[in-house]
Amino acid sequence: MDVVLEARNVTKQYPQQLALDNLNLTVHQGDIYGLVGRNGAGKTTLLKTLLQLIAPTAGTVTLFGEPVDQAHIAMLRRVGSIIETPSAFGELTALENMRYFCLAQGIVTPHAAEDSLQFVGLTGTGKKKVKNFSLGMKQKLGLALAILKKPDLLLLDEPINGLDPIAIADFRQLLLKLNREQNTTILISSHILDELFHLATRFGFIDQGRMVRELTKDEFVAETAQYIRIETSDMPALTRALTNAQVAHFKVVASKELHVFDEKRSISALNQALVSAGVPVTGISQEGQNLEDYFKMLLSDTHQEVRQNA
Ligand SMILES: Nc1ncnc2c1ncn2[C@@H]1O[C@H](COP(=O)(O)OP(=O)(O)OP(=O)(O)O)[C@@H](O)[C@H]1O
Repeated sequence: MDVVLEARNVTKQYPQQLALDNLNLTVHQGDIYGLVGRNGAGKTTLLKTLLQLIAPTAGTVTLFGEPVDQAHIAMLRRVGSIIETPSAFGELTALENMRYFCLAQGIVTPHAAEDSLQFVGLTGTGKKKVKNFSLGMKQKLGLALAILKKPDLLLLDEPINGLDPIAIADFRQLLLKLNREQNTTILISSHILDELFHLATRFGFIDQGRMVRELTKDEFVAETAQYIRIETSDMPALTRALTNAQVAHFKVVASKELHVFDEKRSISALNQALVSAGVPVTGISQEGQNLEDYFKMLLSDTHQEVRQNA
């Protein structure tokens, strides 16, 4: 799969603060890449660096296979972004803003302003000035502005921060539509993993300016999967009973240990079914991690590593 965006050993040293520390990141064509990190982890600094809004102290950024430097700044035309708050003018309406930015960016495609507004569902706002928009509407307008140029890559810094659950779901649907219908590759940051989980196809976890872990959604699901762990002295009887009970997904992991991956089974119902079938169950427990626990586990691992290296 083509690599659209790559950061290699990117470091950003502010006078008092190491904001990015030898950070690596790879975004492939078609990804929705979820960049997850706590407040102050370095997400905004990274996105600004990727967009050449600030210069890294060291390291390289490659966009569409070419190094991003002054000579290749034209490549940034293929990138749309929302960094911090969207840049719309409060005294103008949504359409006036869109037309202004079309002029400013030299976009002459007929109906580009109207089409982008329609895409995000903001056509009915008429004479309402942007300063009177809800946060959800402002974020949608920010997205409409970011996609005006029909970018191949979209970088979004915490765009769902502060939105209510319905506005978050709405925004998520828009991003999925962009990704599926227009094949836009998206990098989106958040400090709330739950918000990105249903959207992203790939994840990067950042902490203290370092990339702690990059993994695909499938790898992530496998690592955090919930399962029921069963111990028995009679494995053939256990597998027979599970098959009879139409439990489709289970895995024998040791001679006396088996894992059941089936979200619909409660541990007590399963235990009762096994006991009724005469299976000698010597232990049964719910295992696996929720998303935030997984995130905390990654962070505590890095903190330990940092302490060991100190
Ligand atoms: N211009 C700057 N000068 C000095 N330090 C800075 C500057 N910008 C960011 N920092 C510091 O760099 C670190 C990373 O900040 P950054 O804003 O990138 O984090 P973040 O993950 O986006 O956080 P948040 O979720 O709170 O927006 C922080 O410690 C911050 O204080």
